[in-house]
Amino acid sequence: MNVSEYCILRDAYQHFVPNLTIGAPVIESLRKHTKAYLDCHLMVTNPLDYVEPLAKAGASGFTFHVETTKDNWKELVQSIKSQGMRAGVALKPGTPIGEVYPLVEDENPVEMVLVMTVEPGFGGQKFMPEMMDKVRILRKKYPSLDIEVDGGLGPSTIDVAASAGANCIVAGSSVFGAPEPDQIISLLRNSVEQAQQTY
Ligand SMILES: O=C(CO)[C@@H](O)[C@H](O)COP(=O)(O)O
Repeated sequence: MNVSEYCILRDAYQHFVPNLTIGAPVIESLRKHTKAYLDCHLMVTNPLDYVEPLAKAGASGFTFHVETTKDNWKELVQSIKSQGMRAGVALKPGTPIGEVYPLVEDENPVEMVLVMTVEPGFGGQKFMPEMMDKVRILRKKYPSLDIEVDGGLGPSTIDVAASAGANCIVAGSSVFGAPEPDQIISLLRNSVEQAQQTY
């Protein structure tokens, strides 16, 4: 994925994590004003229920948690793609990386893996550098896979994430808390683009 075309939209519902943020109506409203890639991370226990509403609302990517889909992920991935969205799978810090291999190696694979670098649920948490082992393993195993990181990303943590192999960056506090958000976005983007030349 070309990072310059990439835009993030976080999407959490009140199941898998305790707080509630953005739902399909917000995506529908945004879609009227942008052609940007709207990347939706479903922190829910029942992701299949949200595929159709999010697709209709104009979501571009649909990322579910591997911890919620022990036996129905094939049906879920099929449903996401058939509704015209890209499929991604996320994993919490305590979940072993091997849990996502079957989803990446399937004949109908997910197109992105989201490595959580904080416990999902809240912005403003501290980046967990030990999660970079997961990113390095994924990048080595799957050179062209989109690998996303989420949690505590900003100027002080981007280089370690980018050099480990992350190419999709979720950044909340560092961007929205900055006096000049566009400068932070450029810094994050430049770090990823430079690191991409090394792998
Ligand atoms: O949603 C979560 C965790 O579930 C956050 O990680 C945000 O998506 C990013 O926020 P910052 O960590 O950048 O403040």
